[in-house]
Amino acid sequence: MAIAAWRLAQRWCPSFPVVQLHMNRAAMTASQKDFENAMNQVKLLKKDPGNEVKLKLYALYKQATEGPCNMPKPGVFDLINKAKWDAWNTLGSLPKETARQNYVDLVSSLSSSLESSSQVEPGTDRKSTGYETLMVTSEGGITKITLNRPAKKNAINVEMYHEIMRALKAASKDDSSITVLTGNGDYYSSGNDLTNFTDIPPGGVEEKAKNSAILLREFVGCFIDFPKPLIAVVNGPAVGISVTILGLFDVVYASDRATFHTPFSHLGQSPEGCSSYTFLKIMGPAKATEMLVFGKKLTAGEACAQGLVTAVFPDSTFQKEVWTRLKAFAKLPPNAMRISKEVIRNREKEKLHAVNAEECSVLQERWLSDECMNAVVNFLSRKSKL
Ligand SMILES: CCCCC/C=C/CC(=O)SCCNC(=O)CCNC(=O)[C@H](O)C(C)(C)COP(=O)(O)OP(=O)(O)OC[C@H]1O[C@@H](n2cnc3c(N)ncnc32)[C@H](O)[C@@H]1OP(=O)(O)O
Repeated sequence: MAIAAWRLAQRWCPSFPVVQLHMNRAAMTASQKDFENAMNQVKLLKKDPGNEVKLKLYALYKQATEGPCNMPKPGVFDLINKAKWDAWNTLGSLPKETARQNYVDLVSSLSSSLESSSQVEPGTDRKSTGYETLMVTSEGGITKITLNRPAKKNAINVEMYHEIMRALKAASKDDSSITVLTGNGDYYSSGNDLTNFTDIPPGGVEEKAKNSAILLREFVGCFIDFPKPLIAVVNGPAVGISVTILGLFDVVYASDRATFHTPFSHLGQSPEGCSSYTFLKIMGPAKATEMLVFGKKLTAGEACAQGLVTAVFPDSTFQKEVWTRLKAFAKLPPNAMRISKEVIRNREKEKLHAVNAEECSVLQERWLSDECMNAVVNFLSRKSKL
């Protein structure tokens, strides 16, 4: 029955391309040759990347070649060596291979960002091109990632999942202090694009569910591991996964037009984005159950009262008020903010990754259920909306 429903769904959207099998980036590591090439590339950079980036490069180089920092800490007045030591020591027990990969990624993002910045007029946003579903800009210490499928209410299709991960990885290494996620148009996001379920690979629905679980796990993992302050600017209604991952943000600002809706039971699905853990901590089990099990839609005011949202602003002044705050935050010392976030969040990371893995594995089964298939088919055949 479930398979029949999948096939039915596929018939409504036959033009959607077959999903590219997702390659897990974590499985890829840079070779020694890539590493050496990257070291040479650094020497050829036309512009000084700034002290913060140079410290990161230094730390990754030391970690990749010598392993964890075990040098004695320089004295407080030995400023330069202390900054270098701090940068290296921050990497903790990061494996040499990962440090090598991160070094190569950083150099590659640096080469492209410094090249593109030279083409941008002074005073304008530095816009990253190469995104189909997002707008990404970096200016004044703020990297802003805007979900940009307004005609589809910013539903997150497979391409957007990949692009958000790419944008977050780039933002984690660029010279911005804070990162903002927001939506273009009247919605923040309508959550998972339900047509994602219609591209069935040759291995059938089981393979589709497995690939989706891998993608979801990696996607949520990027939010768990994001090292800089991450702020959601929720400009309008938010649904599904765009709501659940808010529990992994550091600050959430909402327009009073925003609503927060996680209709998982209606869709035959179960919670993701670590919400089965974060929402319970944020609002307690009863309120979390109302949202995650019974699909109660919260107004922005209710979400704020329950701690999911940090502050709510009238829609008419939302952008002005929020961006005034964000610009002030972006002027604070970036290293202090990053380290404070680490202190606040790091002890939860392992737990969050475990929760993420468990939620994805439960969802993998749910996606094969009749309840889920029927809900997707009903939406695609326009029999139901939220
Ligand atoms: C890799 C897989 C990971 C999976 C992770 C799992 C996550 C779980 C979730 O996120 S569950 C939430 C899923 N989302 C929904 O169920 C929302 C479905 N959408 C709606 O109910 C409505 O569209 C609406 C209430 C969001 C907005 O209604 P409205 O009447 O204002 O607008 P339209 O319905 O006309 O929408 C405009 C066009 O946008 C398309 N669209 C909107 N949301 C989605 C979506 N989530 N998936 C796919 N398409 C969506 C809608 O179909 C319209 O397109 P059209 O103009 O071509 O008809």
